[in-house]
Amino acid sequence: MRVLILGMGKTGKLVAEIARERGHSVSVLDAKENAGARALTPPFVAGFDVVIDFTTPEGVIHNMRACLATGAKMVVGTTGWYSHLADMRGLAERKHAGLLYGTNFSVGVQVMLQLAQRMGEALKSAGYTFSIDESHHVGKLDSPSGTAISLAEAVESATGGKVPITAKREGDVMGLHTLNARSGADKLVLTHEAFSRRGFAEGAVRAAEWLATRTGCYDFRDVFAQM
Ligand SMILES: NC(=O)c1ccc[n+]([C@@H]2O[C@H](COP(=O)([O-])OP(=O)(O)OC[C@H]3O[C@@H](n4cnc5c(N)ncnc54)[C@H](O)[C@@H]3O)[C@@H](O)[C@H]2O)c1
Ligand SMILES: O=C(O)C1=N[C@H](C(=O)O)CCC1
Repeated sequence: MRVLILGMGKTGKLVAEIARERGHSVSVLDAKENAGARALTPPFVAGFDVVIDFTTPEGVIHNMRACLATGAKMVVGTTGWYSHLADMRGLAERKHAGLLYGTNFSVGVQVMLQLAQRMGEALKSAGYTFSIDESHHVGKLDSPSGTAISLAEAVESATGGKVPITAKREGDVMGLHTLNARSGADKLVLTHEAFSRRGFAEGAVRAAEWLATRTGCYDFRDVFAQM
């Protein structure tokens, strides 16, 4: 595949490395070549089978508008833009484009989301209260993390109650998420800790391979089992 990667930061660099390892032809753009999505002209975007975005909550909106308007296939790993989801979904559908977004592309977190929903279902009538703690590096722009929001949604879909999230920013933490369920008698804790960004990057490249033959709008958590 011809892959265009937007964002050469901590995660985008690793996505480029893994896409090359998996035999893809890779081009990259960072902020200095693509401010306001200025590089993403229709003829340029048409030269790629799939675009992968790991940029910023603001930059990704310009990038999605430019790419999806051309009918391109786009994997979005960037978080913090979900108030625009309905608009972006509508654009992808009108243009017969492909949009696959995910708050966390690691297999471990995908399984944690399933377990979170199961915890909600199993404990909802037993008097447990739920809470989420997340910690990330100090450079992270969005808070709470996209993963924490997905975890809260998974529990809330089962219990119908709101799940509070506490977010911390410290050092170079690559992603630490804990779901707590507490009753008067005991506590059940589910934790995921990322030791490297490789799990995110591999998931994003596999997502791009999956999307390359499809159109439509997909959340990674609904389709990752097919990859
Ligand atoms: N879904 C996941 O699994 C997952 C995993 C890791 C990170 N993320 C998300 O990915 C995003 C990036 O994270 P990071 O840690 O790599 O950030 P980072 O700050 O290290 O990198 C972001 C890069 O994007 C570049 N950029 C900004 N605007 C751009 C534009 N218009 N075009 C091209 N490049 C542009 C910046 O110059 C920077 O190099 C964040 O939103 C983060 O939450 C998601
Ligand atoms: O480093 C980040 O930024 C991460 N962001 C995602 C999120 O917001 O959940 C996934 C984990 C790493």
